[in-house]
Amino acid sequence: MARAIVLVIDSFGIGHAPDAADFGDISANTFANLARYFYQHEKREIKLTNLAKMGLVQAAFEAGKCTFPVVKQAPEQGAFGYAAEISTGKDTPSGHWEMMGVPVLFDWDYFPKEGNAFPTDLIEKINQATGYDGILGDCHASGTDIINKLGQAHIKSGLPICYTSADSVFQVAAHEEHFGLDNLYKYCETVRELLGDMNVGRVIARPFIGNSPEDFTRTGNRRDYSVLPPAPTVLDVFTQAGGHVISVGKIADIYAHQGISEKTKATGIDALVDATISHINTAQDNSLIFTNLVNFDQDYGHRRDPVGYALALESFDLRLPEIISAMNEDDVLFLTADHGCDPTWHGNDHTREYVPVIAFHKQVRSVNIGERNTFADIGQTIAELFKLDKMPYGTSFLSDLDL
Ligand SMILES: O=P(O)(O)O[C@H]1O[C@H](CO)[C@@H](O)[C@H]1O
Ligand SMILES: [Mn+2]
Ligand SMILES: [Mn+2]
Repeated sequence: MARAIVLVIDSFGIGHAPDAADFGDISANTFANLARYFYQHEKREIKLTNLAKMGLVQAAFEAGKCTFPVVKQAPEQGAFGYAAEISTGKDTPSGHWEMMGVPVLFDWDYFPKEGNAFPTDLIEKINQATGYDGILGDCHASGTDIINKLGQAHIKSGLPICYTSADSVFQVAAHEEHFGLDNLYKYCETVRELLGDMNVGRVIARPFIGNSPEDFTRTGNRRDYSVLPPAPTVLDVFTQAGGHVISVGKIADIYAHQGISEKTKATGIDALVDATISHINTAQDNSLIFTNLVNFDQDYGHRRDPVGYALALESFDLRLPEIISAMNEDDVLFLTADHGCDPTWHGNDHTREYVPVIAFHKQVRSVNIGERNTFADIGQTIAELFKLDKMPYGTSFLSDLDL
């Protein structure tokens, strides 16, 4: 029985989605715009030979209805296409849950952009339960900007920095040593409970270290407290049928630990790829190895760093042959993303985009699977691959894979 490997290049959008106007994201295109910026500033085309051989560049040209500077390489092997999202939001849980068969069709609760972000009565309850006198922040912010701005006041006052974004999130930044990591996790767990009926997707612990804005650094000890997906995902169906799901990186957190058999955390793209390869080397048959490469989003997309994003893509591309050579003959590799985060876009939030849908195994030919109406096509394909019951959303493209 085959194994599947799913790699999520977090935030790697490839062209504005059909409903991008509803999000103010017309013309956002993470891949095309970072490639153009890279060409202008670095005076060379971005080189993604292995991804291009799988059809990723061709899929991006079609999704974005444009070409852009990238070293030419025709598709050689792999199914390639692009998918739109039917979930209401362009956040990480929505994108991930939808790709595993459960789109988010309800509206999340979001915190306002003007004035204080968090309701006074909520903060009072949090203060009472945690024993702190108040919070710092209480606004929309970039996570790195706000620790630079308030990090020293936080160290002095001992009060946590609470902030949000265009996503449905309550984020808490605190110093790993002064505030303490366990204390931060406990604080976030309390906030999660006190949010009660509010439909807030995630409470996120954002620990950092350092002494001044010059050296404040966020650590790999981020932790996400997600609400449960609204219905069983293909991960739940698969594990209940005896399958083994291995989470690499923040996958387990994103699915609120539902349908996960085993988890490995790692910090940085190379370490996440290393952990993925080591699981490919050892995972039993009937396993799904599921990796989220958060750094593309967290370190480059939100930080609006197109050159950093491009260089990280190039170095990830160079690791694909290692991943492929670790795969067995009947293993299937899926490459996709959960939303866009165009590093050339205004602000610092995600962008509503098509995501790439690539499926590869050692005998597959090059096949264009075109535009997909929902990320759930991936989950439906996985359901069919593992002979599970059909999921309520998505169309399988397994028959295009010559398996
Ligand atoms: O600016 P940072 O803290 O990285 O926050 C980003 O990370 C959050 C969760 O992915 C998003 O909602 C976005 O605001
Ligand atoms: Mn994401
Ligand atoms: Mn993000």
